[in-house]
Amino acid sequence: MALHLYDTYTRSLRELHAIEPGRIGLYACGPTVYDYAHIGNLRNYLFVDLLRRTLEYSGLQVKHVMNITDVGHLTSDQDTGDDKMEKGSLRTGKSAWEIASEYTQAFKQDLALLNIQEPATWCRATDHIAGQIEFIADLERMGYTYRTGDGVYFDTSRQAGYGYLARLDRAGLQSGKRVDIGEKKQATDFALWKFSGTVGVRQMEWESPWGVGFPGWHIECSAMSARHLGEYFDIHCGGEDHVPVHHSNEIAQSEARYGTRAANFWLHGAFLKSAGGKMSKSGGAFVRLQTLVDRGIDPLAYRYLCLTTHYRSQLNFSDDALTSAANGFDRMSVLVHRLGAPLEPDDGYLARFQVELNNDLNFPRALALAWELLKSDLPDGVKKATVLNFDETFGLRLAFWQPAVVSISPALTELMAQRERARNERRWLDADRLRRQARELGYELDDTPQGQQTRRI
Ligand SMILES: Nc1ncnc2c1ncn2[C@@H]1O[C@H](COP(=O)(O)OP(=O)(O)OP(=O)(O)O)[C@@H](O)[C@H]1O
Ligand SMILES: [Zn+2]
Repeated sequence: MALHLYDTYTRSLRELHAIEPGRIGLYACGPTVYDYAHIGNLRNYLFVDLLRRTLEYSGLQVKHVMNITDVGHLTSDQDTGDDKMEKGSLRTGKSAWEIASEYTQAFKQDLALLNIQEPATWCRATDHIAGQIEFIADLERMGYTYRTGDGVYFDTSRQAGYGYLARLDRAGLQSGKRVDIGEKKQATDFALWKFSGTVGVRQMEWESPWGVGFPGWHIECSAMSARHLGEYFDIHCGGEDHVPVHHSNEIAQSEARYGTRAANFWLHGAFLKSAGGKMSKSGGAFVRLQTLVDRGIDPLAYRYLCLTTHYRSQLNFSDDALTSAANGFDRMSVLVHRLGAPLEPDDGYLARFQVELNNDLNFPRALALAWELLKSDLPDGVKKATVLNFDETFGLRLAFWQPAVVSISPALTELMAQRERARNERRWLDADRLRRQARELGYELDDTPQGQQTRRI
């Protein structure tokens, strides 16, 4: 079976045929840089990375484009509420431009820690304002827009197929509407351009044919994907929350302007959930990658955890799940390390591996296959070459693992220093308490003639 991917648009598993033979244009909706990313956001980019690695592993050349949303993403999908960037600026006391730059850097660091390959092209919404204005002007010329007191809106009643991606019940939405839609004609209509005056003093605003203001979030992605990948490209990705609004609206814009649904395939990654539901910045549980690093967890253990669940299934995040992934990752790294020098990979395993990837990126099964391989009777050098081949897509850096490399977080280092002092001062109760705290971080502290040694639990 050739590479098949689940396309949300058709709700089916379809064989991927590159529009231009051998090349794939891939657009992934990027982060809104008003805060740090949480590990739920990062799960989405891990999914995109696994997709890209699979495409490249299958011999395709990928042009990977990711945007940075640094303006226009409002707190409500109804086009009301604040711009998340302006709100982030208030929260931090820094300018919207400063936080955009800082959180973009932090995001890129997270990607690096997770061994996620950077896109070939990064594009910032604020660098593409002219293209967005042109897009809106075209939509206006074609009769798809109307103005209200607070902006220019897309008139979804102009498209019979609006919302097909989400199989939206438009009539139901309209008649059952409880939300105040203000001056919008339909609940599903969405802002293309918002006027500054209606939302107080803004830091990010531009002149336009309709007045000073800023673009809507959906037009950003349509304008940037078309600019960098063309009017119709191969794959568009995002999180599952993008289906009913953001991506439905991107498709509406592209259909209106170009007569295409923007991308041949629409792929969506499922949520990471925590005890309280979807992990989110506004919700209670907001776990950053740095939070894990501070607990002494290798970021690649989180990558391993994400490999254990298919990208279209929700993943429940818990300490237990993370610990068992960290153990699995450790065991695999050690085993692979001990295999010595690689020989030639085993063709049978390579073929079975490709079957799993081709089946809509079935990484949980591909990982299980790696374990089967490691436990098999094949010669060590063959196992090593085969598993390192698999790791081109896993991205676990198995070839680089070294026993000496135990990354000790600042929190653990501080705890060990305190315990060293407590022991020197013969405060045994304190020393025991600090050892218990180290266990909570996932480490056992052993007292040896050379001093304290750490060991993962
Ligand atoms: N809990 C989650 N699990 C997986 N993906 C998520 C989760 N929350 C958001 N995403 C995805 O992360 C990507 C980046 O989203 P963005 O930076 O705009 O954050 P967001 O959607 O505002 O997050 P939040 O809802 O937490 O505020 C999007 O593709 C979004 O679908
Ligand atoms: Zn987008």
